[in-house]
Amino acid sequence: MATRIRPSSKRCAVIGGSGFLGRHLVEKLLEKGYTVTVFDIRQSYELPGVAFHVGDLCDKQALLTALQDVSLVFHCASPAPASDDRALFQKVNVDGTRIVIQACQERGVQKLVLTSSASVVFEGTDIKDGKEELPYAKKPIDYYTETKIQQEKLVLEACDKDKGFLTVAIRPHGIFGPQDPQLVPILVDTARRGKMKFIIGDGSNLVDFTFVENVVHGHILAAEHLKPDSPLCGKAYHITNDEPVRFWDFMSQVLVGLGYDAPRYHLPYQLVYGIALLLWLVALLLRPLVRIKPTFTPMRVALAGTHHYYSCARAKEDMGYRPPVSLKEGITRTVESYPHLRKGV
Ligand SMILES: NC(=O)C1=CN([C@@H]2O[C@H](COP(=O)(O)OP(=O)(O)OC[C@H]3O[C@@H](n4cnc5c(N)ncnc54)[C@H](O)[C@@H]3O)[C@@H](O)[C@H]2O)C=CC1
Ligand SMILES: CC(C)=CCC[C@@H](C)[C@H]1CC[C@H]2C3=C(CC[C@]12C)[C@@]1(C)CCC(=O)C[C@@H]1CC3
Repeated sequence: MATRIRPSSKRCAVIGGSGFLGRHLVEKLLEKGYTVTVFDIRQSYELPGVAFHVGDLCDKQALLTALQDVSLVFHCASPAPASDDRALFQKVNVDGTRIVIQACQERGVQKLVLTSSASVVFEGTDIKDGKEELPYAKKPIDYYTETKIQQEKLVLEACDKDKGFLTVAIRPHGIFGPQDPQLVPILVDTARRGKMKFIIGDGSNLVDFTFVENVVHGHILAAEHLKPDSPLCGKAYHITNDEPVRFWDFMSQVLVGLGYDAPRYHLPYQLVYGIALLLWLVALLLRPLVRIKPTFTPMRVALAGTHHYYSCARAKEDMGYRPPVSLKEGITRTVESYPHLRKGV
């Protein structure tokens, strides 16, 4: 009788593996002896031993080809939040994730680890030491977050021990580190345009910024602890640096590290939020004629002026998570990785 040979548990695929988090994840997986396939709409680098499949995750056939003999899938693909394209978020994060789940099931993949986001519970008001039990945001702060909620629900609901298909979601927050195309570049661009002089609110709001290697560590731990009898099945986990920091202290440390001045003057939060809302409405009304991308969106102002930090106690308890890299070390390594963004260069 022919027996079906299960693919090795060290054969994995990273969907979105050409991105910032994806690439760090691929490098660590290789270091740990995994065989890695990358599936992405673009190929942003080459690495010996990594098979690249360039394709759209909405294309089931392309996914089925890439997932042949794969037993573990990391899904960390998403359009960038800044794209603000509702139809694209719906197509990739929701419809596309349904296709990822189907393709995994058809290919006999045993484990699916989704990169979700801690923002799925954030509504623009303070969250202090937020636990995973917090309800999903009823009024998500943007379309990106709205579709990340639907995506997470789809993946967690697909967990089926009887069918041997296990799923888990990792919720990182404020990922930073070398090669990040968003956080440091946005910050430096804002500073170079002379707009980083102001602190929104009193500057005491605490947030999580999480070093990318810690986020990677959380993903791999989750994959390795995801077993039919483990508590991880169908659950979401916050992965943070476990060191909440004042949003404006973090910004200042990165800016000063790169030779720019730290912001000094305070502006009332409600005033800035109101202006950002007005600008957003104007941009929306003018969209048929001209596409304006304001720096100060309501979402960014909310992120910059409120508390939003999360407890990672559940990840500590269920998978022995501890952040390997401290915030101080993470900031130093990040600043050193951007010599071209230093002031005057
Ligand atoms: N960067 C952050 O601070 C946070 C990120 N996340 C999540 O982490 C994940 C990774 O984020 P980053 O690495 O920062 O983003 P990124 O933009 O650097 O990487 C995303 C990758 O997905 C790929 N992709 C997009 N659409 C695709 C499609 N239709 N088919 C195949 N590939 C596609 C992109 O080409 C890109 O390489 C995302 O799911 C994001 O929602 C969650 C919380 C915080
Ligand atoms: C903790 C967390 C979820 C961070 C997310 C990363 C980005 C949303 C931030 C990275 C750079 C930030 C930034 C601002 C808002 C939030 C970010 C885009 C401002 C636009 C806030 C208002 C300012 O004064 C300028 C800031 C530039 C950097």
